[in-house]
Amino acid sequence: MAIAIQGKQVVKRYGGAAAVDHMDFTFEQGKITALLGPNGAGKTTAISMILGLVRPTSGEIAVLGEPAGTASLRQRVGAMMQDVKAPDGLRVAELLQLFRSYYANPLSLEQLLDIAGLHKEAKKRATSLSGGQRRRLAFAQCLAGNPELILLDEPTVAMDVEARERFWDTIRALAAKGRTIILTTHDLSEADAVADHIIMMAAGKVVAEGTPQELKAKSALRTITFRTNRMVVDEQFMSIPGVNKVERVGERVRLHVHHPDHVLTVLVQSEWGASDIEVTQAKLEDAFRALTGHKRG
Ligand SMILES: Nc1ncnc2c1ncn2[C@@H]1O[C@H](COP(=O)(O)OP(=O)(O)OP(=O)(O)O)[C@@H](O)[C@H]1O
Repeated sequence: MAIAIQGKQVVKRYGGAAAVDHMDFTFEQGKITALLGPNGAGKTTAISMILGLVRPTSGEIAVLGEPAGTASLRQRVGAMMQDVKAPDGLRVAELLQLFRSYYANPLSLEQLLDIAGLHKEAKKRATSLSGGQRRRLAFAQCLAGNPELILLDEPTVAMDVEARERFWDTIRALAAKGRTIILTTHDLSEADAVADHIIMMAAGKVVAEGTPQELKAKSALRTITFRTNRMVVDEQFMSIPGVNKVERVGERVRLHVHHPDHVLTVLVQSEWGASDIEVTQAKLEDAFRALTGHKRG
């Protein structure tokens, strides 16, 4: 495995509070890694330090074999941060040409307009684009220098379904060509679908990492949904070892369980007449909640 980024004992303090707290991290080359965590977990701070926009209070970060933030790295790295404002007055094509001019080996204007899906808007002022179009333009700006490493902070916010699909197709194609992709998102189903590797953060630390499959297995949560032919109160279900939540879904009961085999045995042997039984695997969201103690990304 080739390592694109390595951080050792990285700390960033703002005043007394640590936004990133003794974090060790490794990002593999050619992989799509999603950084997940609740608001304030330290994701943007971690990305900003990798980019050299923010200096760590202590610790070390090596990016593509160089210390983070060197001038030569800027030629090799592309970033799409949150809330990027387009400069006043410039048209879409002019802005992309300006970004191309910063790099030794840029992609062509045609390629960038293709990536953004903004051929028709090439002559429009960048400030007149819609929110989703501006995100697509920011993505093309990020790829202007044909970067080896691509960092994306909540890239798909404001993109419609079609733009998202196109975006992920481009990202997958870039990873297939050996580019390293790091992104943050609050859309856990999206992270589940596209990431090769997930790092979950909470309070400035890594709380879990692995493939989406590994993380879902780690939380070991399943749901069992069924009908009963008699009235059974929640307390009776809660008394089964391994059940940690009871929900009612219309006329059906849904149990959130840790040991489905055991719970199923109890259900089937009970006198409750459980039927129409359905067992589903945990979603990444369940793993996220179990591992970070928060409800949403
Ligand atoms: N420039 C700053 N000055 C002071 N505190 C900051 C600064 N930037 C971030 N913080 C604090 O550091 C912590 C981590 O913030 P950060 O933006 O990295 O979190 P995040 O995981 O990206 O959150 P979100 O999901 O909301 O984008 C927060 O408590 C935030 O208030």
